[in-house]
Formats: sequence, C-alpha cells, structure tokens
Amino acid sequence: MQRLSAHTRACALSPLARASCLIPERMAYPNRIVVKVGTNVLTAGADKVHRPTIVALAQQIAAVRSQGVEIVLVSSGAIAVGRERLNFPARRRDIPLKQMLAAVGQSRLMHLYEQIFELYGITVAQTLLTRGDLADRNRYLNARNTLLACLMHNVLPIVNENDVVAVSEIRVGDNDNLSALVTNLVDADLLLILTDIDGLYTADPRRDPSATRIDLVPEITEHIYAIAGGSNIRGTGGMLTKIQAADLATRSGAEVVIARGAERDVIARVVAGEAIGTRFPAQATNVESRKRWILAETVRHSRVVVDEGAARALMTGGKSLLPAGVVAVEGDFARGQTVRIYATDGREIARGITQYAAVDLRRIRGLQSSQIAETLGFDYGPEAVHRDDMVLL
Ligand SMILES: Nc1ncnc2c1ncn2[C@@H]1O[C@H](COP(=O)(O)OP(=O)(O)O)[C@@H](O)[C@H]1O
Ligand SMILES: N[C@@H](CCC(=O)OP(=O)(O)O)C(=O)O
Repeated sequence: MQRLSAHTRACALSPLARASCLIPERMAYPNRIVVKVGTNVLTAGADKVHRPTIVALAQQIAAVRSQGVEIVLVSSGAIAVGRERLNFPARRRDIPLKQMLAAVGQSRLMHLYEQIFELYGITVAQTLLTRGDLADRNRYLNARNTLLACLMHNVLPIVNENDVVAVSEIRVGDNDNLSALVTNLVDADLLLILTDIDGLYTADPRRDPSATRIDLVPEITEHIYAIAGGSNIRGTGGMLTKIQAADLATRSGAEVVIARGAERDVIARVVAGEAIGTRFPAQATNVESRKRWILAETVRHSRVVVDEGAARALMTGGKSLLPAGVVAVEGDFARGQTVRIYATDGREIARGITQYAAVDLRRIRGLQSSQIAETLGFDYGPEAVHRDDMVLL
C-alpha cells in the first residue's frame, strides 16, 4: 500500500492539524496502532452499549485505515453486553457470574461490531486471548501470526480477553494490560487507550475536583503510579491498569496516549500527532525491545547450521532464513524457542525464534518452501526463522 508522508496524512486526516500545522515533536507517523476501548466508552456511561459510539469508532477506524495505518482493536464490553441481555445489575461482580455474562455478551458484541464495520466494508476477526497464550512462546507465535495475517489481509482483529476460560493464574485481568501485550505482540508503534476521561490527572477528578490533566509523562515513576486510582463502577482497573499498560508498552517501544473515547475524531487526531490526552513517549525502539525478548531465552544446545548462501542472505541481505538454506539441525527445541544459527565454518551468526520444532526442521532442511507442506502435512509459512524474529550477532 502506498505510504503518504506524515505531513500529508496528518493534514488529510485532521482538519485541526491542517489548520495549525500541528505535528508536535513525537515519534514518526505510526504505521501500526493498537486502539483499546474500555467499557465506559462503549456504554457512554450508561448500562448498555451505546450503538452510536460503535458507529463513530468504526467510522474513525475506516478513515485511519484508508490512510494506510494498520489497526488492531482491543475491545472490552462483553460483560456489559451480557448484563444488558440478562438485565443484571452492575454491582454484581463475582467472577463466575462475570464469566457467564462475558460468554453471553462476547458473541453479541462481535455481532454488533460485524454489522457496523460491514457498513464501512471492513471485515472483523474475533481474537480471544489469555495471559497463557502470550506467555508461552509457541502460542505467542500462533497469536502473532494470526494477527499479522489479519493485518496483511486487511481484516480488523478485535481482541478481548477470553474471560470464559481465564481464571486468576492465567488471566491478564484487564484489557489495558492486554492491549499493551498486544502492542508488543504485533510490534505496534502506538497504543491509544480510549476511556471516559481525557487523560491522566494529578488525582482522580471524581474525588478531587481540583485535579488537573497531565499532558506529557516523560517517564513513568512511582509518583505516576501513586496518582492513578481505581475505576468507576463499570470499568476494570481504572487509571492504575492504564499506567501499567503504558509502562509495559512504552518499554516495548510504542508511544502511548490515554484519551477520551467520546472526543470527536480522536483516533485520527492522535494518529496525526495532535496533542490530545496524556502522552507517554516510547522508552526504547521496538527493535531493541524485540531483540531483548528474542535473546532472553536461547535454547542452550541448539545449533541450526546454514549454508554459505543463507549466511550471506541473513548477514548482508537482512533476509529470513528459509529451510532451503539449513544444512544441519542439532539439539532439541520447540517451535517458538530462540535457536542459535551458525555458518558452516562454526561462527555463530544469529539467534532467532524458530517457526519449526527441531524434529520438523530436520525433515525440511534443504527443501524449497513449496515442499514444506507436502513433507510435514502442514506449514507455518515459508520461513524457518523470520527476519523480524532474528538478531544478527
Ligand atoms: N489520576 C487519575 N486520572 C484520571 N482518571 C482517574 C485517575 N484515577 C482514577 N481515575 C478513574 O479512572 C477511570 C477510567 O478507568 P475505567 O473506569 O477502568 O475505564 P475503562 O472502562 O475505560 O477502562 C476514570 O473514570 C477515573 O474516575
Ligand atoms: N473482558 C472484559 C473487560 C475487562 C476490562 O478490562 O474492562 P475495561 O476496564 O472496561 O476495559 C469484557 O469484555 O467485558
């Protein structure tokens, strides 16, 4: 897809940015963003989901996507929709009941999204995740591949926690933190957390009317955690989980903005660089953060030996490692683990996350990508190690 310059896109997207030429100092124009919408946004503060809010959201997402920005939507609301359907009062908060409400509400929420996004020609994909899916490297890769495939095919992934199976040990617990994990999962440049308040305040404005909004948080300190309080009755976690999310996402290399979901054209305006809400600049590049993650857990005795052509393609061409270039596979490793990649002269040249377990890679080494499926009976794609999952040494 053709990428316009930051300035052109900013001006096309936002009349305000155009009027004032407002592109303040910040990250480069984002190519991939995660937008998180909380229950309080979707219900507009009432007891049921506010349909016009979803229409406005779809309209904005369609506009931003048409400018070439890839979007993953993380949406709460299943419990609220379940409550609405079964007429349950908001004060009941016990876990099995909430799980039941989420089970009732999730499909209805998706149905609503499907109907509304269809009006804008956008196909949506339900993606339900738990912490377990993101902690295990194999499942992490599966989730990542699915989300990236959605983006590649112009499908809008709509992520929620899989509340029905998510009990305390495996659940993220709130969609703010889930949105940060998703930001990391897809290497997004920007996480936009939309809520019912226009940013982080010096104290919870519901309790302290003299609180003022903080426009920029250069660093997330203990003090920032201390001023973030709990949620209102429908939300989960309040400002505290948003700060945790901002902390995680900024360390993963994304910029984070917390803004009011009901603000007119908020997504386009934030993407265009307008100063709305509270901004948390990225604390690392996402390449640095990904490298750290890749190198964190290398399988000790793994050796994937590659031929001269593959070694050159990796080191000077920045290419992915294909099974065709693999000459030997030593050790035992699972799909999703970080393996060591060697040249035939014994030099370790790279480390990377393998798409294939050792047993499978042994069977497809030296083969063309088109032969993977016929040999294994399945394939996870043409790469043994994708270049985005590789650190050259
Ligand atoms: N320091 C703070 N600044 C802004 N809002 C705060 C702060 N502390 C607590 N809050 C509360 O956090 C709420 C938003 O979180 P939450 O209710 O969980 O919303 P959501 O459903 O969007 O996740 C706000 O309505 C506000 O009352
Ligand atoms: N997974 C739950 C939402 C959990 C959550 O974090 O809610 P919120 O604080 O409103 O973003 C649901 O779909 O209702």
